[in-house]
Amino acid sequence: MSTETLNGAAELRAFLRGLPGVDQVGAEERAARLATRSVKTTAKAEAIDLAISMVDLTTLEGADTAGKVRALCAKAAHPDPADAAVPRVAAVCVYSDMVDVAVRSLAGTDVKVASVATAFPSGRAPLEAKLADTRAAVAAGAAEIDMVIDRGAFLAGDYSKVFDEITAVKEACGGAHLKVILETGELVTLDNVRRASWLAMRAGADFIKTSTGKVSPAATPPVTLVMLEAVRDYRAATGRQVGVKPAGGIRTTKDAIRYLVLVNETAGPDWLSPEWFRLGASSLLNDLLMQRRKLATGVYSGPDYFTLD
Ligand SMILES: O=C[C@H](O)COP(=O)(O)O
Repeated sequence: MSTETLNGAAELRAFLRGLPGVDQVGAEERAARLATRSVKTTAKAEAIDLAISMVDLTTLEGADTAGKVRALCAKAAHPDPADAAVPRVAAVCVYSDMVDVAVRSLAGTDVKVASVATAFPSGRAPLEAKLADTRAAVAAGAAEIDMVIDRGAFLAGDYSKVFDEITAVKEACGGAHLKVILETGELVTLDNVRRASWLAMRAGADFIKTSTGKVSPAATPPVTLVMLEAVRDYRAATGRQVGVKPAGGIRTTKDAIRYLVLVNETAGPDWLSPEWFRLGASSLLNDLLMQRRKLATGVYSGPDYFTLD
């Protein structure tokens, strides 16, 4: 994918500051209105399967073990062992030292391995350490890299530092896809979310992602709405399509379906596939499986029926 060449820091700053401001009240009102759309029966069954296929099944804990990652991978490849019709998730997302375990566990499946990198979640490390982290994850077989931006530099207005770091990480990714985490819970305003989205896309992001899951608030519908508008407008301006990944705090089927409605009504149906939209979550999958089974059988199988996420 091609990225734009920039005429320098001044042009970038002028461009980002020249973006139209976000109507915060309007964005919140529109997200709330779309959340009331009801999706029932056949459409709901299709939405649940689509949501399952979009999950980046995540474990990002200091206490992660190889055994936990192997169990997560087994679940990613066969979410409901009793029902082969349940789709696989899109990816598992782990720390870089767990990539080789995940790659071996998922061999022969089409579930991707995504690795967080660049001193996740804080992003506080020298660039060389961030690039080494990225290269190690790619060398171990990660197909996707989830990097964090330097929020300190962004909030200080040093947009070119953030831009240069993303382009360097993109280069270190080689053929791996790059998701750029904006950590919107630290960006203070929706104007900043719009600016960070454009900055990441112009620097070569394949996906823009809301959050690490370690900062509150994590993904929210208004923030995701602003990011969906950004990818829509960026494609209209450049012809290049960029994906979106809300992550953190998404736990219920109702939440997941609300995000799918938001995608359809904001960016449009071209984004309604795992290639262009993901849900980053550690514990959403079980609820999707329970609701799927309830819809199919009319019987609610409690959380004990499925293995823990
Ligand atoms: O990228 C995904 C998040 O780290 C997971 O957050 P969660 O545990 O709130 O689902």
